[in-house]
Formats: sequence, C-alpha cells, structure tokens
Amino acid sequence: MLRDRSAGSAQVQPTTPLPAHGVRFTTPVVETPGIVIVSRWVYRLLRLVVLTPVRFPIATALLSTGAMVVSVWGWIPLAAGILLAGVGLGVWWWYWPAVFHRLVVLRSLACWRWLWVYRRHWQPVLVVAGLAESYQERHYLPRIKTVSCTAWADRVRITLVQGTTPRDLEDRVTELAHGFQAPSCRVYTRGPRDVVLEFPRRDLLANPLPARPVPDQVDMAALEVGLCEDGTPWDLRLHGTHVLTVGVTGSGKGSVLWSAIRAMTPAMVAGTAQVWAIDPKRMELSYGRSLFARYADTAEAAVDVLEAAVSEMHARADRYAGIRRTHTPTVEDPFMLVVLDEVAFLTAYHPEKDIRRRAENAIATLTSQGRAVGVCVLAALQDPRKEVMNLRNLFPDKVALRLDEASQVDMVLGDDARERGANAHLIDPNVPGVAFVRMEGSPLPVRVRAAFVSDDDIEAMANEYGTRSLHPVPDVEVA
Ligand SMILES: Nc1ncnc2c1ncn2[C@@H]1O[C@H](COP(=O)(O)OP(=O)(O)OP(=O)(O)O)[C@@H](O)[C@H]1O
Repeated sequence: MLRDRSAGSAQVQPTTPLPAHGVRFTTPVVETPGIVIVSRWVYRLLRLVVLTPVRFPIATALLSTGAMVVSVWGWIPLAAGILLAGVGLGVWWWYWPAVFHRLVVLRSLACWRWLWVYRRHWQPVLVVAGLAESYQERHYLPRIKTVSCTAWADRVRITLVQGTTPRDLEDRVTELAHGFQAPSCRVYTRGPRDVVLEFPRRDLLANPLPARPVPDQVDMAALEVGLCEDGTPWDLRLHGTHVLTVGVTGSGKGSVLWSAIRAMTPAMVAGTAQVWAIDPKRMELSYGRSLFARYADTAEAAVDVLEAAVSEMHARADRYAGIRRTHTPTVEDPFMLVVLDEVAFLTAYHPEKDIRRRAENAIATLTSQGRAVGVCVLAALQDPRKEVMNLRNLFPDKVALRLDEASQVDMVLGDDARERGANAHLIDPNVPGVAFVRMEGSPLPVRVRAAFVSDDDIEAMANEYGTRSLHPVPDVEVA
C-alpha cells in the first residue's frame, strides 16, 4: 500500500470528468479607432452650436448683438446700451415688480440653478443615490427637461428612464434632498415618464409661525392651523374624520390642538360648534377653560365626559336614522369636537382597570361611529405603540410631530411613510410644531408647521369668545 504511488492522492476514477468550469462569454475589448472618437467630439460641438440658440434664444441674441455692436461701433455704444437696458429694467422693476419678478428674476434664477446646481451635480447625485440604471454595461439616468423656479422652490421636470417608475424616486427623496442641498424633495407625476421634482430653496418652516388670525367664516373641513412646506396654508379637516396627533414631549402637540380650536371659535360663538375638552395634565387646555362646553381634568370626570359624548352621539343617530345620512352643523345639532390631551393617561397609564376599560370603550365608540353625526375626536399622544394606544387605527387622519424612533413613523403615518420622506424622528427639537401629515388624495407625506398659539393668545380668545358665558351648559352630564 505504502509503495503505491497514488497513495494519499484523491481517489478519482480516471473516467470522472474534472469539475466543469462554465464556459464564460465575455465581450471582446475592441479599441475604438481615433477617427470615431474625433467624429463624436465634432458632432457634439456642432450640436452645441446649433442647439444653444434654440434653448437660450434671449441670451444668445443679447450676446451676439453685443459682439456685433463691439465689432462695428466699439465698446462705448455697448456700455451705453447696457446702461440703458439697466435703467429700463429698473423702471420695469419699480412699476411692475410682480411681473418683473416672475419674468426676469425667477427665469434668470432658473437658468442659474439649472446650470450650477442640477446639471453640474445631476450625474453624481443620482448615481450615488442608486437611481442610475444599468443595461448592457451602460448607465442610464433620468433626463432633465426643464428647471423652473417659484418664489420658494425649484421645479425640475425630468423624463424617466424606460422601465422605471416615479416610485423609485419617491423611495430616494431623502438622498435627493441632501444631494441637492434642499430641505426636502417632493415628486409629482405629470404623465408617463414625465415627473417633476420639487426642491424648496429654503425652509419656510424654520421660524415659528404666530397664531393664525381668527377667521370670519369657519369651514370645519379645512381649518387653517399652520403652514405647509410649499408656503400654502395647512388646512386641517375635522368634520367627518378623527385626528390623532403624536409627538414626544415638547414637540408641539399643544399648538396643533390650540390652532384647531382657535380656527373654529366663530362657530363656537355662533353655537354651531362645541369643544368638549379633556385635560389630564391640567396644563394644556385649562388656560382656555371658558371656551369649552365641557371640561374635565380628572380621570373620573374625563370618562364621564366621554360617555356623555357617546350618549349624545347615539341620540343623534336615533334621530337621523332613516331621515338623513350626513350631519350639517346647526345650533340644535352643533359639531362636537372632543379634544383629548394625553389620551394614553386614560387608555394605558391610569391604575384603575375600570377607568381604562370605560375610556377605551367610549373612545372606540366615538371614533368608529361619530363621523356621520358630527362628532370628531382630536387626540394627542406621546407614544404611538400598540401597548399604549391600540385604537390608533380608528383615527383616519394622523399628525406625526417629532418622534423618538424611526419605527414609530410608519406606526403613525402608515406603511412606507418613512421611505417616502416622512422623517419625523429626525425633526430638529429646536423647531417645535413641525410635523408630517398625509393630505387627502395624496400618498406623499407633507411637512407642515403648526402656528404657535401663545398663552396670551389663549387668554385673549377666552376673554373675547368665552362660550360658557354665551352658551352655558352644565360641566358634565353623566350618561
Ligand atoms: N408651533 C410652535 N411653534 C413654535 N414653538 C412652539 C410651537 N409649539 C410649541 N412650541 C414651543 O414648544 C414648547 C412645548 O410645546 P407643547 O407644550 O405644545 O409641547 P407638547 O408636545 O404638548 O409637550 P407635552 O406633551 O409635554 O405637553 C412650548 O412651550 C413652546 O415654547
């Protein structure tokens, strides 16, 4: 055996085929002839010369006229022409500033932003963000069609690469926003492969917003409570829905509650709306106590108020049954807003099981049946986990202020909210009142900031509109 020359070697049958190496076909490397490279450069140059006047007709006309004036008459007429044009623009700006801003300032800015920001950084940002598509060893990027500017944002209209969707961009809005140094990025779909990326140039929500003026007319489906990141008012719907406001301590939940109450004060004075307030902390709502039709600051009283709201809701449902299907606020049947600060105190933290059970039952009944009869629950909560608040899915609308953890974002705003840019866990603690919401009809979360209703504002409201004196009602009617 030891003399066997093959001892110790692998016992391989002579007929066993060797482990097969798959046959790999690779693209042969062919050296590009110099003439092809030169022709390509010449073609690009010609294309630039032909297309520049078409793409930038005004700039081309001005430059060629200037060059012609210099070559025929010299520099002095050119300087005189520039001075004259400057005076003309100044007069235009003085007399028609809005038109001048739109046609001259914003268009010039758009040209500059196209050249300096988007064209220059487009390829690196999109490649690093993972938005470059590869096919047969070539990279394909969405193509910029136009860049335009509004007073607050850049709108970059692009053509998508075939086979990609706007959703691919929506999943990368954070990377795009940081890549182009914008506070955020929103994606709008105009048509097949036709998409607009909107980058705010500055953060309109960086400074605190003073309390919104009390409106003359109240629309319960669109109460102005703050500002959206695009500069439009943030209108909060209360009639026909329920709203859950979630945020860590100090995130500004009070400003959402108070802005909503402030926006509906004329209706409260007219008697077509009532606020029933539950304030376990006795700090948030107690200041404006005289504005509320009902007020409770202890657990027992809070549960009584909630059960009274349930009774009122059932009474209305009995009266409406078979007669009408929707609620219109009237003095007889006012819109009822049940404001619940720190709802977890009643549903999770209270030591008495009976209180927790009764509170949960009442809130579940109100949120599941109250919409059609004009009852809305506006609740505030610090911790959105199921153990603390297992009723959160009964609130159709949610506001995510600053949150503790990334995982809480999807708990509040629904699956994929964080992927679509709702980084509520990254909101700066120095900007209380900033939140993410999902607006009706759009899956994209929008960044908003609630107006800050100060103690002085609340005191002034209470003095001017205190409804308890106008429409006195007993503190609590137990069901
Ligand atoms: N919309 C806002 N704009 C500017 N500052 C705000 C805004 N909202 C709140 N603040 C500031 O942040 C502080 C904390 O706000 P607030 O009490 O509303 O937070 P909260 O989320 O209700 O906290 P807690 O749960 O502890 O009551 C306020 O005293 C105020 O100074």
